[in-house]
Amino acid sequence: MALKPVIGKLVSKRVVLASASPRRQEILANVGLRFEVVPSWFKETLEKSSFAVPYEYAIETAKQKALEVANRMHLKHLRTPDIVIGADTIVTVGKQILEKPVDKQDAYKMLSSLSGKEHSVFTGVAIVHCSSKDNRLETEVTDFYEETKVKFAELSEELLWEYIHSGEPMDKAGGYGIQALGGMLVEYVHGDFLNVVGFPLNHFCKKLAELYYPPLKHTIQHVKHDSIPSVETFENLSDGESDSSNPMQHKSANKLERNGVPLSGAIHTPVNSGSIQPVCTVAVENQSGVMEYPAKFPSKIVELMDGFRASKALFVASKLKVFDLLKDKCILKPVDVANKIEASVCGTERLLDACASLGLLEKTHQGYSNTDSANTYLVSDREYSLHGYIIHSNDRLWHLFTHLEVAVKEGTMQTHQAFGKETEDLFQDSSYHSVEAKQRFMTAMHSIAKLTARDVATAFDLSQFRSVCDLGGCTGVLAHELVQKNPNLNVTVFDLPDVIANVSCFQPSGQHITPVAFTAGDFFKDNLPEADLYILSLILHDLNDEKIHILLSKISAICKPGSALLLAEIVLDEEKTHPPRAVLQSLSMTEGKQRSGSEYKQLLEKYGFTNVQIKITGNVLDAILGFKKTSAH
Ligand SMILES: C[S@@+](CC[C@H](N)C(=O)[O-])C[C@H]1O[C@@H](n2cnc3c(N)ncnc32)[C@H](O)[C@@H]1O
Repeated sequence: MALKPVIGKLVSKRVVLASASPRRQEILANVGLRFEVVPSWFKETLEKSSFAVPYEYAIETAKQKALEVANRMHLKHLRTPDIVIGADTIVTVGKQILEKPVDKQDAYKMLSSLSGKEHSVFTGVAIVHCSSKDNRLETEVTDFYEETKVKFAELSEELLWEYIHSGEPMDKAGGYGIQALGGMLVEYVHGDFLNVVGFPLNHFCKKLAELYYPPLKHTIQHVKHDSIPSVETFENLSDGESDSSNPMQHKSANKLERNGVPLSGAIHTPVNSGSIQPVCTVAVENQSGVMEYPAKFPSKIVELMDGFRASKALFVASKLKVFDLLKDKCILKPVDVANKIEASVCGTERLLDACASLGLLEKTHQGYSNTDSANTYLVSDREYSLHGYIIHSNDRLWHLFTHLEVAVKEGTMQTHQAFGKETEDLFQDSSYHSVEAKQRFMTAMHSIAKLTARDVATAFDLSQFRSVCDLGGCTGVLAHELVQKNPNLNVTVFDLPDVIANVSCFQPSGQHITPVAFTAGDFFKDNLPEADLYILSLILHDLNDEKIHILLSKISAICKPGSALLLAEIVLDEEKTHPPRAVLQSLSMTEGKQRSGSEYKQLLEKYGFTNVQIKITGNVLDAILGFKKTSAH
């Protein structure tokens, strides 16, 4: 069986499924996985509103379920499993997250909200690898989610109650089971069916393959799969090309090829016949009678070539507030959008189509509307909106990057060339910068921080600290996240006077918000507020060695033994080629540089910080924590 080698990697391991769901057990048992079932005691009570998007809730719940079982087995049963698998399935309709109904009335409410509508089923999965070191449990978590869209037929009251009285809805997310009677309610399913049943097997196997079969780079041709590919092709899925949207690769057959040559010698036949042709590496005889294989389609390169068009389409649609117009399920025709944004109808229609092709808008015969992710991240007044950073990218970074060639040739930054007399330092030389430019920069920092602050704030246990000073903390997003997670902390944001003067409009409102203090000053020149934990988030990578020396010497001098410094930066791998976002950012940097984990460790140690710990969060920013040496060191 094709899946065996992937599943076979787990044969010698103690695998535990942290779920009582008989459906999940059946799905995994059916593919030959041998595992023990230890249902998790983790209560599904995470605060849903604290997650930006519903699948994050499902992933976090899956992770907590698996970690609870791993810990319990390690501590109570003194048996450390090798792998614990956790999963959580939720149904979302509109903004509502539906889990299992508590009673028949609840089931009725859920099912009637699904009647006649399309909804999403998300399953979050966590694969926790466990080991025991000095009797301590060490875990490494890999997680992912899968989304399937399901549409229900219009359900009559009679049908609804008949189904509820069957008892089937009670232990199922969303109040139905698609594999049994509930299947009769369903008009269509887009995506992985097993995901709706409770476990996304295909995605799970791909993840296992990524974990256990390192990709063979550059040698294997990638093809897009419609359903579970043969196991060899699982090896290749981590390469970006397999995700290509190249239409030529759609719905192609899935046999392994090396250097464009089908290993089996077979010519591919499409799985789904249709007008789109698969990328068949068909040998062609040349004039000398030698079989030649045409070069494979360079989808990754083509994607990069076209990337600037996609970015600019996103920037312009954001700048013209297209996503604001289409928020909250508003559906508009091009002419209505054109009128509202005061643009030509033909230009607007092209822009809307471009956004639809990029997955930012949905297009139906009624008009255009936002996708879920546009509603969450592109509408300008949403909590996790990236609008501010997109405008910053359009108005500032884009211009800077048009001077990249000169920057590379001369080895200098091109801020002056791109922005005339302006200096790079927006807040230091007030006369060159408008209030608007400063506000734009703060909005950009604020929007990125909203997405990164939680991971930074929870990267380490900070309960030993009493006072924190976030140096260059801007609008205070990280500060608020810290007090929310550690209510006993006194947190001060220290930033330049022009920034502090403008922070009020960025502050969260509500009765239960613990206050954060804001202090104006220059961290190079002024005395720093006293604290037992200092934070530098997105500061060091922008500074040259001399400025870093001034700042870190100052922090080191004020830190008492036992106090600490927390850096939040993107940590490069040791070869400095990953993650690409950081490497590309270097191209537009002024005088600073991005660093690897060992470089940050060395830097902190040089200024008297020891026991340096690095946490790669998997989000945009990573965290590095070092403690001021005690005199014994
Ligand atoms: C790149 S932003 C990072 C903002 C925030 N820490 C974050 O992670 O989102 C740099 C911040 O450092 C502040 N800053 C720059 N020079 C400063 C100085 N000399 N003294 C205090 N703050 C400064 C800027 O005003 C800005 O808010």
